[in-house]
Order: sequence, then C-alpha cells, then structure tokens
Amino acid sequence: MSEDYRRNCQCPHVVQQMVLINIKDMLRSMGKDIRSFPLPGVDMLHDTTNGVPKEIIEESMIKVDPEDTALCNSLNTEQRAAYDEILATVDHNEGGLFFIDGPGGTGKTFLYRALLATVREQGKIAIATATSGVAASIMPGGRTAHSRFKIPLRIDDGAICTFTKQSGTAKLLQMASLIIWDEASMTKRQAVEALDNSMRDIMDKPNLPFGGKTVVFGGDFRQVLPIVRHGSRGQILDASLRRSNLWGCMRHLQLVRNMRAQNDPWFVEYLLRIGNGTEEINDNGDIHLPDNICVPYTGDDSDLDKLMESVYPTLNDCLADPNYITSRAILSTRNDCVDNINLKMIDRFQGEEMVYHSFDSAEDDPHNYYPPKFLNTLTPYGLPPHMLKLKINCPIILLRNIDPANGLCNGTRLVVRGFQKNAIDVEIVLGQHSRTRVLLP
Ligand SMILES: Nc1ncnc2c1ncn2[C@@H]1O[C@H](COP(=O)(O)OP(=O)(O)OP(=O)(O)O)[C@@H](O)[C@H]1O
Repeated sequence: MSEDYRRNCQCPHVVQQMVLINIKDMLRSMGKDIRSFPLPGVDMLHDTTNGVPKEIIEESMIKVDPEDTALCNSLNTEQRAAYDEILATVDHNEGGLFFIDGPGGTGKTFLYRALLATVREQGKIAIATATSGVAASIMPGGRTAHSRFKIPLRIDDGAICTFTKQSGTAKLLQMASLIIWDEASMTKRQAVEALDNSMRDIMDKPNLPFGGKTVVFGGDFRQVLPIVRHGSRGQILDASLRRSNLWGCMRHLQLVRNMRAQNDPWFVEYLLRIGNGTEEINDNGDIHLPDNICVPYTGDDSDLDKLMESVYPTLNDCLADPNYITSRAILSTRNDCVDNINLKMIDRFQGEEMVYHSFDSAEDDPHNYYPPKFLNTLTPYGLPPHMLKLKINCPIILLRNIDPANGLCNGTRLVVRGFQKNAIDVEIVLGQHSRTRVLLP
C-alpha cells in the first residue's frame, strides 16, 4: 500500500500517515475504528479530503454507465409511470415513500438502475441498497442495507441505526436525494423502522417519515419472507414490512409484465400461481414440478452428477466466458450439502488446483474442550470449509464486506485466475467493477 504513496512522497513519516489514513477509512467503512487496533496514531493534518467524509467521496465517485442512462428510454408503461412519479419527488425535493411491488422478472432492478443513473447524472447522491449481498451487487454502488445504514444485527421494536449524527453515514444520508432498498419484503420491519427513526433524527424532522427523503422500497412478498429463528407463521408475518405503520404511508406502484420470461407465458403464469398460493397441491401440500424442468431422482449416487451435467453442460469449453459461469447455479438448503456439491463440482474443472486450510482455535478453552479437529468439522454460515479446494477459472462468491467501495462486498461474484501462498488472485465478473483483478487475503 505504501509503495503508491512513496512514488509521490519521499518523507517516510508522511507516507506512514497517508497509509494510516487509508487504513482508517477502510476500517470505518466496515464499521470499525482504527483506534481499537495496535497501530501508530493518525495525524489528520495529512488528510487530503478536507474533512469530506469518505462515504460521500466514494458515493460521488460512482461512474454512471451510459447503458444505464439509456435504460430510461426502454422502460415499459408501468416502469415509466413509476420512474416519472419517483423522479418528480426528487426534482421537487419534496420527499416520498414508495413500494415497487412486482413478481420476479417484472423489471424492478431495471427500474432502479434507470433511476440511479438519472439521479447521479444530475450530480445528486443516490444510495442503492438491498437486503441481500447478491441483489446489492447488481446495482451500481449497491451495498447491503445493514452495512450501509449500520443497522444492528439484533433488532427490536423502536431500535435505531448505530451511526451517530456526526458520522460520515449521517452526512451521506442527509445529502442523499434518493434512497433505494431492494428486497425490502425479505427484511424485518424493525430494520426499516430503525432507518426511519434515525433519518427523522438526523434530518431534524421528527414528524416526517424518513425525515422527508425520497425512499424507494421494492420486493415481492411471494418470494422469501424475513427469517425469524424458530418463528411461528404469526411471528414471521408480524416481522414483515406489511405489518409496519410505515406500510400505510407508502405509495404502492405495481409492475406486472414479466420481462424475463416474455417468451414463455405458461411459465410466467405457473410461477405466479405458486407465488399466490393458487397452484394445485397434493395431500402433503406439495406442488407438482413439470417434468421438463426436473432432473429425475433415482436415489443413485450418479443423480448429483446428472444434475451438474444438466446445469453446467460443456463446462470446460466455456470457462473463459464469465457470463456462462455467472448465469447458472446449483442451490441447496444445507451448508454440508453445499460443501459436498462444491467438492464434486470442483473436480469437474480442468486445470491447476490449490487447497487452502483454515487454522482455528478456541479462545478461553484451557481444558481443550474444542480441539482444532472438532472445530474443523463445523460448517457455520459465512465461513468457508476447513479444507477449501479451488481451481483456476472456478467461480466463487465473497461472503464478507472486505472493501465495498471497490466492489468487494458480501455477494460479489468472482472467478479464480491464480493462486499465491496466502492470497487468491481473482477477477470480479459481475456488476460495476467487473473485469477488475484483485487479491483476496
Ligand atoms: N423495459 C425493459 N426492457 C427490456 N428488458 C427488460 C425491461 N425490464 C426488465 N428487463 C429485463 O428483464 C429481466 C428481468 O428484469 P429484473 O432483473 O430487473 O427483474 P426483477 O423484478 O428485479 O426480478 P427479481 O425479482 O427476480 O430480482 C432482465 O434481464 C432485464 O434486463
């Protein structure tokens, strides 16, 4: 890191301070404070940003893709109506709360991209967030709502976000002309209410929802609902945004035309019937999947191989095509099944292989109740397996916010291009930073 600074500056003290300021900013974007690490003190005299928070600098540096700017010319009728109505509130600076309600494939993301491009082209700040990292990573400058708004992980009624009124996040939100939160149907209403409480506070407008900002929520309640651990149906419904007092304040805009499967009206209807709960079920409550979208299950070990072959045909001929790799996936419900599928799948890739091992030990365990051998068998969410086997050209998804401003967030899609002893050489293959090469520690 210091080499870049040393090119322009000979003084070791100044170089050290510039590196420290860089580290401080990176840590702050991850919600951490450099003062809690054993590092030399930071002298803000060397900060060249004139006190403008890093959050605002990063947000205003997002490049608008001309393709996104052109999207507003190809919106369908419902998208256009929503686009015009939302932008009118931004143009008149009058604020407004919207919920874009559309089944999968009706072009919600397409509409957000058009809105973000238009507002950013005008030199205004537009904040793009989504509940999941994967959805956030397909919007330019997208971040998970939890990370962007500093929403506490354990959340109850009446909660607030953890940023202070003087923080960079607060200043960014005060300056924002548009805030987008995709997949709001998947988040607990308390998270949205926490943002509302904090926005009223930082905008000094306690009686106006979200302090009078234009905030666009989107989602589809036919898809995944918020997760409530061991929650009953009633508790899950109570956690949904529809049960929030804010729901009644939102203007509901409907998208109805499936743009993803325009050529397959039968499939569109079928998906809608499942989402709406009107598809026929058997005595066990199961629906029947049409044979043409199923790989038959015989109970044989080779079933999984057939599934892989059907999802990834001609794999080794298409390795150079990031679109082939990122447009297909095998989903599973349990981490141990995922690890098993990954191990089998990785064997199918031709080319150089590398195996990385984790080194875990339990803290405060004088009696050695948790030996490394036992820790290595655990497969908790968000951690890679003890033995991580990778090959050149295999796809991976990042599960941590390492450097969100440069595209390394929870959900970023990457392809392995090389190996080092303690780092993986990868290429970002989706979103605003695609084609960028980075080293993952
Ligand atoms: N007006 C449009 N003109 C052309 N293509 C469109 C239009 N709107 C959407 N699409 C295309 O339709 C597909 C689905 O759109 P998009 O991903 O925005 O839907 P979505 O509602 O966000 O779906 P999901 O809920 O599954 O995330 C994309 O390939 C997108 O490019």
